[in-house]
Amino acid sequence: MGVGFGALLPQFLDLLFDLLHQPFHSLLLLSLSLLNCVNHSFVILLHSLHQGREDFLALSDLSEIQRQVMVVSGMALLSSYVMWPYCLRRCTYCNFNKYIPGENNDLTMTECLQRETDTLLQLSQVSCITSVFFGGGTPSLAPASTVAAVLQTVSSRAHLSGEAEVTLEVNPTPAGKSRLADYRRAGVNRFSIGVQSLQDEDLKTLGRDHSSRQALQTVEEARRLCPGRVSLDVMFGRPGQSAASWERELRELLRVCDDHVSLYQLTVERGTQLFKQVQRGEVAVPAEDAIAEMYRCARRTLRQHGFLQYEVSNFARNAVSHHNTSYWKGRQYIGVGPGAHGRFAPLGEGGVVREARTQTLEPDVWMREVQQRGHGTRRRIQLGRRELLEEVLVMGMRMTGGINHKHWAMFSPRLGLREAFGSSSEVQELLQDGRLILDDRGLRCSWDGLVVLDSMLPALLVELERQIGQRLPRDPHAGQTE
Ligand SMILES: C[S@@+](CC[C@H](N)C(=O)[O-])C[C@H]1O[C@@H](n2cnc3c(N)ncnc32)[C@H](O)[C@@H]1O
Ligand SMILES: C[S@@+](CC[C@H](N)C(=O)[O-])C[C@H]1O[C@@H](n2cnc3c(N)ncnc32)[C@H](O)[C@@H]1O
Ligand code: SF4
Repeated sequence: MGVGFGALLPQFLDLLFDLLHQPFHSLLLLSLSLLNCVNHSFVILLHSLHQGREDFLALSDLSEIQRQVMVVSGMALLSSYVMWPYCLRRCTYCNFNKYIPGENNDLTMTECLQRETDTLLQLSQVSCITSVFFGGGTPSLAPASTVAAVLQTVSSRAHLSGEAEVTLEVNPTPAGKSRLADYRRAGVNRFSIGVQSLQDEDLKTLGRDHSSRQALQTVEEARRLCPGRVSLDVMFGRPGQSAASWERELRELLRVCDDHVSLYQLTVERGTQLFKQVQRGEVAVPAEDAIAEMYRCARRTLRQHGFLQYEVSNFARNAVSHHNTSYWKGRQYIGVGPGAHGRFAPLGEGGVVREARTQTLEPDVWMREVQQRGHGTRRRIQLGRRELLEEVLVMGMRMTGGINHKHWAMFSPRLGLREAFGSSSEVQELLQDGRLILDDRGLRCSWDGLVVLDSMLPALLVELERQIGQRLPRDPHAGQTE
């Protein structure tokens, strides 16, 4: 395991102290865990208690309690992202890692996804998977048997409970729609549908290979198969879009959507066809203030219809995405497949330092590497204390609930939120003008502040770095790359 009892003792005592202030069920779980530890070493138990601590203290329902029993009985939690890197064509705006397939190599790709899942799960020493996300590229081009095979591998290496969220991204073409039932049978229980726009003209400009009618039919079928667990991706700030047409589109969207919507502001990415079109003046995207108005309009409208915004781009009626939330909360995840990224503390070498891992981008090269050495990890960066805290800050502030004190203390036991941010005059200014809130709950953006989060982050990051330098001892793990 590589984690010394001595190193964990202070955290354990700290945790016990916390537990005394928790409701009855936390204490019950602690008792359960101690009974359970006859099968597990005490060190594993402590390590898991530490790793799962935040979840442990935020129990809310029975399935969560079941999950927590896993944690406290020696099983740490982890999410798993699986990348299917192929698309039938390139959308004009997209700079994700995707490839037009040459020959059919579904079988080899499937074997390699299974093999890398196995390797990374083994390395992560984690035994309970809380979510699996099949993303892309276009994972709805993958055979359902691939999805079943990868889930089978996950289950053979770790505990994948019936409660785990298993999402698959779907391009809403007739082919995608026709496979939904097979994916459902393979174990998928949440669909994320790339609707992008409900305007056919815009879908054409964006290079999409489906109509809005096909998108609506796919949404309907997905809702039939996974009621309450269907999410729609829609982009705004599209070429030629006006605030008035966006408002009409939102009303239509609210008529057809399920309980989760992701609204992404279109980014004109370098190297895309859209970027060239905009540069050549063939296409114009709306002005910044028009886009800001579209975002405000969307937030207002969705709120009026019972959607709670829980992150910059995400809105839900009782259906937050567990997988994406685990990214924003700085939890561990493995990234499997070409270009996937992960964050976890691998087995050995001390076992407690989290790494940022990126897999090889190009599918053929990635497959060769997996066949030769079991994984296609191209880059490993040990996240030192500063890098880890920066990630926790940047990701956590995206959530409307922000970062609470307990959550921050899990990563930064010796430098609290108030010490880290309370003394900077720039941060004070943000607090005073109401864009930022630092109170007994923690640090978060106000309703208006969330719109300008990007402009506030530099001040927060500079202050964090300054306080770490001044108040904490030198970090032996600071940013080592391999
Ligand atoms: C990489 S795509 C994969 C999903 C699927 N292939 C699809 O296109 O529907 C994931 C989501 O990212 C969003 N996205 C992709 N490129 C974007 C861009 N340049 N700006 C904003 N959002 C983007 C889209 O909403 C898309 O649904
Ligand atoms: C945040 S996801 C979209 C989630 C979706 N709106 C939902 O609610 O389920 C946007 C894109 O990021 C990509 N992505 C997510 N996790 C990733 C990871 N660990 N490595 C590489 N790409 C990832 C996915 O392929 C996906 O297309
Ligand atoms: S947006 Fe989706 S379908 Fe379009 S190229 Fe990107 S990954 Fe492929």
